[in-house]
Amino acid sequence: MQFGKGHAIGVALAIAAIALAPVLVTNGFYLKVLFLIGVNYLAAAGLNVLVGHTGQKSLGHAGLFAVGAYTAALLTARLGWNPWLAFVAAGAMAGLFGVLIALPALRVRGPALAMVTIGFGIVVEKVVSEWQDVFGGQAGIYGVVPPSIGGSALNDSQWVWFVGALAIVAHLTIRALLRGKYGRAFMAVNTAEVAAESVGVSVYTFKVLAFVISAVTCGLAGALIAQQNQYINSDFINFSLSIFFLLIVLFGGSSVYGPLVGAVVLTLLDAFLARWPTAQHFTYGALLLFALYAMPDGLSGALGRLAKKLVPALARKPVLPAPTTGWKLRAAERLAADKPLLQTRAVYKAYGGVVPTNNIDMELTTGHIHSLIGPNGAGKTTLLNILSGIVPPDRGSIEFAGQSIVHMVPNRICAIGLGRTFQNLKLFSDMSVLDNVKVGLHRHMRAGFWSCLLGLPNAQREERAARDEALQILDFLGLLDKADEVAGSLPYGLQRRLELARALATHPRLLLLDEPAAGLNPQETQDLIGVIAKIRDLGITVLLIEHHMDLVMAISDHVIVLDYGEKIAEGKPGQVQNNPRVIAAYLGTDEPDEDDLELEASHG
Ligand SMILES: Nc1ncnc2c1ncn2[C@@H]1O[C@H](COP(=O)(O)OP(=O)(O)OP(=O)(O)O)[C@@H](O)[C@H]1O
Repeated sequence: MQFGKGHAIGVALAIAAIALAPVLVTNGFYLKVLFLIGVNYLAAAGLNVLVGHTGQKSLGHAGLFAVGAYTAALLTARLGWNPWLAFVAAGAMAGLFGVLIALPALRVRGPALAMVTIGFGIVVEKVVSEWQDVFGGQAGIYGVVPPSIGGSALNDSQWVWFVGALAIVAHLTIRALLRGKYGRAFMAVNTAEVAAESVGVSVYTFKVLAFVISAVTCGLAGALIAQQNQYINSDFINFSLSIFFLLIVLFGGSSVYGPLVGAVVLTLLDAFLARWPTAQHFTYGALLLFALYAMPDGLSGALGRLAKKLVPALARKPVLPAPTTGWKLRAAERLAADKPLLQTRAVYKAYGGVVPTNNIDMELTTGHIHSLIGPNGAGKTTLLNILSGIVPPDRGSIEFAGQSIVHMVPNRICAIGLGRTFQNLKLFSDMSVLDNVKVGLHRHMRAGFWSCLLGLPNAQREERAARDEALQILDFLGLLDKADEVAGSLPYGLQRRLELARALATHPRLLLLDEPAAGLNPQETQDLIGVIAKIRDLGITVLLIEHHMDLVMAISDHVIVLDYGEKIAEGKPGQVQNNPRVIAAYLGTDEPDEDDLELEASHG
């Protein structure tokens, strides 16, 4: 586990506070409030991974809290399980339900996802209140067994220590997870799902994982409540509890400290307002609106900005080390030149009456720069989307590096060496330039979930190696001095180059570039020619879509021309340029003249 100096001091202070609080505070009510802060923190810390980092808003986590609470209750009160074991089983059972709720959530997003999670919460609430034989309804389950030490059940002070220890463990592990490749992948899924897939991050896996993490911590929170009260009934499980958990996360902010700030403030407020339930609901609603409109990065974000203003040293960015060597592909990833790399046969895609890809046969050769040109709407981007797995073709075959990639998901296609950029930029714009490139390296990082969660040395070593390689790639593309900046704040031309850097980080054998010169000024376009040639010299095959004919003619070894979804010509740039069908397609006439072709094409 990696500790910065400031963080280590913070953790030490938190441990001291948790150790001392039950000694200094003896009043039962205050001890209960401390316990609840810990419980709410635990639930919110996991929910923050789902909501704050992966961008999946859930309004049904009271249901997962209930799964944990009732699992612990039934296992101890009815089946006589050891209470410690039942506590662990409660987390595991909630994790299983997390998978269950994640599956429909993979198909929907935004408000529809909120509806799915609300539905889940309501179903659980109904089950525990109506199925009285098992869950006891409003009468509830008595005799839930609390964990014990040396034969006696935990007392109020020990409960605070126990939940405090769990909170520290949750903080350290979730922080370790979010600071590495898992955290970047969650954020990538949050910002641009298609881009995340195209650089090798499985959106499916990371959404399910985020649901499971949030479910486990919410389930453990439920078990703590049931075991501490030694009782649970259906009144605990209601829609307000789901709102309360979500509010802690949104109000606290998505930083790792957000759930702590949110849990402390809102638990205290909850305890203070307990006497006025109507004021409670009104206050939560008002706070939720306030958090959404006035503090998009929550109270922790606002406090962080204030702290940086007051103590300028906190705002100073760390000095990144220089990359150790120049970047080049690993020898194993270089392919022999002039061999077939990608072949399509009769690839066909129709949208109703529009056929943007009409029986395309195409062959790309290793080490070459191929260009795909054609008038607007000819079907170039659709073909690129088919090759990269974003759009499934209706029929036809595609072989890449000896494997069929038809119906393969984009992250798998990326993993076997097909990288891409997008016509409309799809950067992870809130992340740093360096982190954008590191997301591209995701597939090449081998440390597993538990190594990252526990911050084991292999995960840390790999993280340092990834940083070094990302810096090498940025250096290769002249972006090294921007490594620390937020991607979305770069000038447009540099953002295009960053997307290229991120694609290179996936170690592609074939790189698909969709209009890389769009929006660039003449000097930037000229520089891009040099960059693409440098990429080819690394041994990477390129397929380029471009409207700038100067660029296409200057660097292509082979040009394919599409019109209305059909391949109308291919060959060396000079041959294609003089092909009458190509000239006619660009000008929409039968008697074009070549100067007109240049003009039309470069204005495309
Ligand atoms: N998802 C879709 N649904 C319906 N029609 C689509 C869809 N995607 C593409 N098309 C249609 O397919 C045709 C080809 O579009 P595509 O974007 O592939 O062309 P393009 O050659 O890349 O054009 P441009 O040079 O303007 O980017 C267009 O008529 C477009 O409207």
